[in-house]
Amino acid sequence: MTAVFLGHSSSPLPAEEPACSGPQTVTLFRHAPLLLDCGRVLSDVRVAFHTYGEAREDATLVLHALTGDSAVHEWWPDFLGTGKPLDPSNDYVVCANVLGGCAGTTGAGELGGVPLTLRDMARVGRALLEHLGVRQVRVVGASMGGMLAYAWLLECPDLVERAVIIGAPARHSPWAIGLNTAARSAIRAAPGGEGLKVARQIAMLSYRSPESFSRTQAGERVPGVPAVTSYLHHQGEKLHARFCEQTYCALTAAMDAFQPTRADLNAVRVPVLVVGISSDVLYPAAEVRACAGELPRSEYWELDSIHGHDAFLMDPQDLPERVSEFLNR
Ligand SMILES: CC(=O)SCCNC(=O)CCNC(=O)[C@H](O)C(C)(C)COP(=O)(O)OP(=O)(O)OC[C@H]1O[C@@H](n2cnc3c(N)ncnc32)[C@H](O)[C@@H]1OP(=O)(O)O
Ligand SMILES: N[C@@H](CCO)C(=O)O
Repeated sequence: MTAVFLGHSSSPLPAEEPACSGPQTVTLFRHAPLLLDCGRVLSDVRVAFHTYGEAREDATLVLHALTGDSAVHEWWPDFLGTGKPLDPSNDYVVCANVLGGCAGTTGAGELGGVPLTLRDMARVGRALLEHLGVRQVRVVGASMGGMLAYAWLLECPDLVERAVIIGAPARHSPWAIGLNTAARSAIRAAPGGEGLKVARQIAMLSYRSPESFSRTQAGERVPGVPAVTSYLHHQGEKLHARFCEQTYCALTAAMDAFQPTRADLNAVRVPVLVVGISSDVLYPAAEVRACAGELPRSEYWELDSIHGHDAFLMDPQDLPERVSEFLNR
């Protein structure tokens, strides 16, 4: 595998954060192609990524959620910074937009409907780490990023030293697949944007909780329209403005298809911190905890929040301290 740098722009991070750069873009698999799980081969895979801190051979790899991207400083400020779990002053932090994404990496729209897997995404991540000279990683992922962390544990056991998996099961339940099926049906029924907006509305209902909406979306903002209705419309518009429907279908299908066995998880040899979220209706805490129990060296901790699945972004409370403690052992 050889790589070519395409670009590099300076970071919008605060000046006090050392050596942060991104987004950078590199083309990987120029000579030896990537073999996908579906049997197709891909050459010249573009990967967009951010790095934080001085380059070194051991790093912390952050894996983003479904609609996330590589700009960790934008979406996880509670976790990135001096004294936080991802601390660029004494760690090398790397995050890449996933294969099939729509934030700089070769996207689903360019791949013409080729089915992707989470393990394919991990193989692209491995190639990026090789390019950066990284030989060992601590992996931290939430939501889709947490499922991708499971894929890393299975696909790259030689690279992963320990992992943090937040708000994610090892495999999708019928409930989670059902929600994604409805979202993809909406996209296929109304391609061009309207379906994606409905998909986001469905998803937002699974990312929050009844109590969260009772607290934040009671009453009306617009006369005659329930607040939650205008909220869901607004969230649909926001996603439509920044995301791509082919990516939505490809990534949700990859999550749905990821079904590692208990034996697969039993073979994982490294320590893993698994975090459930008490009010998560998408991935109920009990389900997340049961998956953790299939890992021989896991420990489970629960974030007690009313805000549902998105609490890892909106209401992390003492989760950053917990993750720091685990990563620095
Ligand atoms: C590990 C990872 O990779 S996670 C990936 C991170 N993901 C991202 O960064 C992208 C996805 N982003 C998100 O999911 C969200 O930004 C979150 C979860 C971080 C927070 O969601 P937000 O939309 O910022 O917050 P919230 O749900 O409170 O909604 C606020 C917005 O809704 C609007 N709003 C709130 N209530 C209403 C209402 N009743 N009617 C209309 N609009 C409303 C607000 O005015 C605000 O609008 P704005 O964003 O245009 O300013
Ligand atoms: N709200 C996050 C979490 C979804 O898993 C996102 O949109 O990516």
